[in-house]
Amino acid sequence: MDNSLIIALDFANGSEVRHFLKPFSGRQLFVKVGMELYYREGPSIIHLLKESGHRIFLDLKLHDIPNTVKSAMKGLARLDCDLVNVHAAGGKEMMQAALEGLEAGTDAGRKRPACIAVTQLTSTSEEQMNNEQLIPVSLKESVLHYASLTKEAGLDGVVCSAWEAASIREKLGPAFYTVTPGIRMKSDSVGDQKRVATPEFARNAGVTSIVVGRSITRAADPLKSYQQWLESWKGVQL
Ligand SMILES: O=c1ccn([C@@H]2O[C@H](COP(=O)(O)O)[C@@H](O)[C@H]2O)c(=O)[nH]1
Repeated sequence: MDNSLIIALDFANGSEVRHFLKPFSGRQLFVKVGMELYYREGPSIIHLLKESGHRIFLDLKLHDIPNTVKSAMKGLARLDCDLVNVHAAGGKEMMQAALEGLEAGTDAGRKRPACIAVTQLTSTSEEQMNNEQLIPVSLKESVLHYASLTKEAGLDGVVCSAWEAASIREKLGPAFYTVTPGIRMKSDSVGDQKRVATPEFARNAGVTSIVVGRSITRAADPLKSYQQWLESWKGVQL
């Protein structure tokens, strides 16, 4: 998990994924499968990626009543992904239920997938959070509150922006994962993200892993772009 660069495979279907992955043949990547791809392809896309030896973050952001989340996680555990997630806004009881489901669905002797919780989406600004969610505190306070709740529930870490990662690390310790999307090179377009940061900033903030989607998947040469991203993230010439 530590220092991973996770590629968000936000593609419409499996054949687009296969086309994207062709130049990466022989490399074992850490990839993220989100709603767009999973809702289209279902478990078969996970099997395909696992056959090639890739590590998988299944980013379905579960958010429902505890009983439903528990049962859903029991089913997802059977896919044997490395990382899954929920929304912290679902509450402590729901997060504990997610873990119970994962443990119940993991075969004896195997490690359950790590489970993290989304604090505030990286596409959310403080203004939006105050006015639309009616949360009357700073965005950082809200993220830190959700992160503490997530740790109390026994989960392994959070999804947050790189801007909150150092405070979370300071408060909850370095073993608690901070997985950060919204990462952009200075020249990249920001798109719908609000709380963006460069890979260098994320590294200096002590982030556990970064998630990069469009900057790599929509690049003219995705393999070259991935290598440049790896160098910026690791801070060394590879
Ligand atoms: O707070 C969040 C949680 C998840 N994401 C996901 O990460 C990627 C980011 O893609 P980019 O193209 O690099 O913006 C995407 O799959 C989101 O669903 C997030 O951005 N923020």
